[in-house]
Amino acid sequence: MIHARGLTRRFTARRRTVEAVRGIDLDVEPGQLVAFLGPNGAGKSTSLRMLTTLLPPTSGTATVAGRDVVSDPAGVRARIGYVGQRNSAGESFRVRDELVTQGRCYGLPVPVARRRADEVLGMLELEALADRRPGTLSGGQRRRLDIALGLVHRPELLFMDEPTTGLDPRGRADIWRHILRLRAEHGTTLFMSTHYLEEADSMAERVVIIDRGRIIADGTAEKLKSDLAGDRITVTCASEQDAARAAVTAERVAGPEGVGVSGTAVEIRVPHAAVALPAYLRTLEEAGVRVAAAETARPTLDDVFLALTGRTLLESDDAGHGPTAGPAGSADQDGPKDHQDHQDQNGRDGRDGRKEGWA
Ligand SMILES: Nc1ncnc2c1ncn2[C@@H]1O[C@H](COP(=O)(O)OP(=O)(O)OP(=O)(O)O)[C@@H](O)[C@H]1O
Repeated sequence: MIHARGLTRRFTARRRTVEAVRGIDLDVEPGQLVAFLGPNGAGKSTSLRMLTTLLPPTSGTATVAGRDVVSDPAGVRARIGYVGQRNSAGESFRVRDELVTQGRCYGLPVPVARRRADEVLGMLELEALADRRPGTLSGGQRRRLDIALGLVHRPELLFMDEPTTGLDPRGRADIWRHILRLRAEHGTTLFMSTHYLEEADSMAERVVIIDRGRIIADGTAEKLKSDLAGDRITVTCASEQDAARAAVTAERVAGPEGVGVSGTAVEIRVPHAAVALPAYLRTLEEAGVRVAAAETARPTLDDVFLALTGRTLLESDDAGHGPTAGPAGSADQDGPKDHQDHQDQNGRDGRDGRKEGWA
C-alpha cells in the first residue's frame, strides 16, 4: 500500500538548509494500522505530506495505493484520505454540506456525495450535529468531522497527522474507538503520526519511530520493547550503603550501564524481570543486603527511544535536527513552520539489560 525508498526532503529557510527527512525506506501492507512516532521536528509531518502528494520529495521515490507520488499525484489523491493537523472544515457550510462539498471535490455526482455524507456521518456518530456549523463543535467533534471529511470518497488508505493531539483523554479514547472500528469494519489501511506513546503502544499493530529525519525502529511495540529496552527492576534498600552493595551485585549481570542508583533505590534493566527478580533477591539476602521493597515494570516506548538515541522523547521535543551546515543549496524555499505544543509521556533513565541470572 505504501512503498518508499530513499525519500528525502530538504527545506531552505533564511538561507539555511534543513534536512527534514533523510532517506526513509518504508513498506506498509494493506489493512495495517501503523503509528508513526517521533519527537517534535522529527520529520513526521514532512513524511506524511510527501506521501500524500502535498509536498514533492527532494529525492527518492514513493508509491502510495499503487500510484507514484511524483508522476501521478492525482491518482494517489483519489485513493487516499488525509487528516491534517489543522481543521479541514470551513465555516461556510453546515456539517452535512461540508461533507457533500468534499465528495463533489472528489468528483462524486451529487446523489452519491449526499449518500456518502450520510454514511460517514453515521460512521463517526455525527448525525445529531449534521446541521450545525463546524465552528460550533467541540474539539473532539471537530476531529471526528476531519476524519469524516477524509473518508467521504471511501479511500483505501487514510493518513492522519496527530489526530488526537489537543484532545482530553476522553476525546482521545473516543477518536480511537472510531479509528479501530473503521479498521475492523472497512479494512482501511491507517497510517497515523502521534506524540502519545501509550496510544502507539496499545493501539497500533506496528510502530515506526522517526528521529532527526531517519527511521530508527520499526516493529510491533512488544518486539521493540523486548529487543531494545528490556524490563526494569526497582529494588528499594534499607539504606544507601545497602543500595550501593545491591548495585555492585546487579552490575555483575546487567553491566554498569544497566544499573542506576538513586538514594536507596536501585534500578536494573533485564530482559525478563519476573524471572530475574527472585534470583536477584536471593543473592542479596545471602550477601546480607537489606531490601525494603522490590517491583518490576515493563518498558515503555520511551525506553526504546532512549535505548536507541540516549535521549527520551520528551527531552528531544523541540530539539529538532537543525539546519545542515553550509549555504542553502537548490532546496525549495519555504516559510518556517509553526510547531504546536504537545504533551508527552516520559520514561526514566537506564539502558538495556543483558543477562538474567545472578548465580
Ligand atoms: N516549510 C518548512 N520550511 C522550513 N523548515 C521546515 C518546514 N516544514 C518543516 N520544517 C522543518 O523540518 C523539520 C521536520 O519538521 P516536521 O514538521 O516534519 O516534524 P514533525 O515530526 O512533524 O514535528 P511535529 O510533531 O512538531 O509536527 C523541522 O526541523 C521543521 O522545523
